[in-house]
Amino acid sequence: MNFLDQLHGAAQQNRSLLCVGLDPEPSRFPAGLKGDASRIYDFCARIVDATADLAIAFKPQIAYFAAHRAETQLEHLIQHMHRNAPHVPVILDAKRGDIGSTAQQYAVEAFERYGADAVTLSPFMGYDSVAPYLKYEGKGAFLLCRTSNPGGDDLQAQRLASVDGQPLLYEHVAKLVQGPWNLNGQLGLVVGATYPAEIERVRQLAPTAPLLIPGVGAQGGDAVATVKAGWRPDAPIVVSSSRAILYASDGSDYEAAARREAIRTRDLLEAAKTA
Ligand SMILES: O=C(O)c1cc(=O)[nH]c(=O)n1[C@@H]1O[C@H](COP(=O)(O)O)[C@@H](O)[C@H]1O
Repeated sequence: MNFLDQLHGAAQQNRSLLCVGLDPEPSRFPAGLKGDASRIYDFCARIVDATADLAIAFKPQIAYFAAHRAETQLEHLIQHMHRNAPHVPVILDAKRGDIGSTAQQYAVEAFERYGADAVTLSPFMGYDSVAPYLKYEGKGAFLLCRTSNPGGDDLQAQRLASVDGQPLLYEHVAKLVQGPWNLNGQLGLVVGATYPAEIERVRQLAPTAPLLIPGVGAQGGDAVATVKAGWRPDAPIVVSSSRAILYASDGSDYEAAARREAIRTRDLLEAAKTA
């Protein structure tokens, strides 16, 4: 099954557009685990189990593991996801971008070492930096387009005088992903929930591309506006929240609190489809 089929299957089975982001910070763990980087796997695996019937995808952020020398825990966590939630695809948030020969190594890391179903990438270095990932049949890749942070505008909103119609840089990325770069049919775009107008613009330019949309929850993005701007019955969106779910409680009830917050967000997103 390719990545888009996996997304479609999880969306149907879990009736969900919600992606659960795994950004583990040991300093924010509940008592008993707090400050202990050797317990990253334990903390995250419990969140996975508490939300496996609620998520369209899981998105571990690689820096939160690598910073604590916890790459082996990340390998085990992704194995745990595939074992305990085989219907939920795993997007490795790595935001890689490098020349082809190095990108080839990053692709091995994402898809062979970690066994991810999809990866986030920066398009800044151009098509040859993306191509090695597309050789992995059925694997997905989301290219940064209009990111959720305020500084995203610094480059992404620059006008490209040399391109037909003089689009903004992020608009050009959207067109490339909808068209010439999408060789394996598994490319998507990252657009921040903090910028619904830009989500709508990206959806116009890339009517069928899957959109990974972080920024609801801790960053304050508008979940309802996000769905209205980006969701179409034939074009998936994957709306990601990390801290608001992971740290819904800092007590021993953290799994139950994470589940409650995931249900709340999942239901909000589902209701917005028909609002
Ligand atoms: O690619 C991403 O996932 C991403 C893109 C973007 O534009 N903004 C963004 O916040 N992210 C990631 O999404 C997660 C957001 O976390 P929360 O703000 O805690 O929900 C972090 O892991 C970010 O690295």
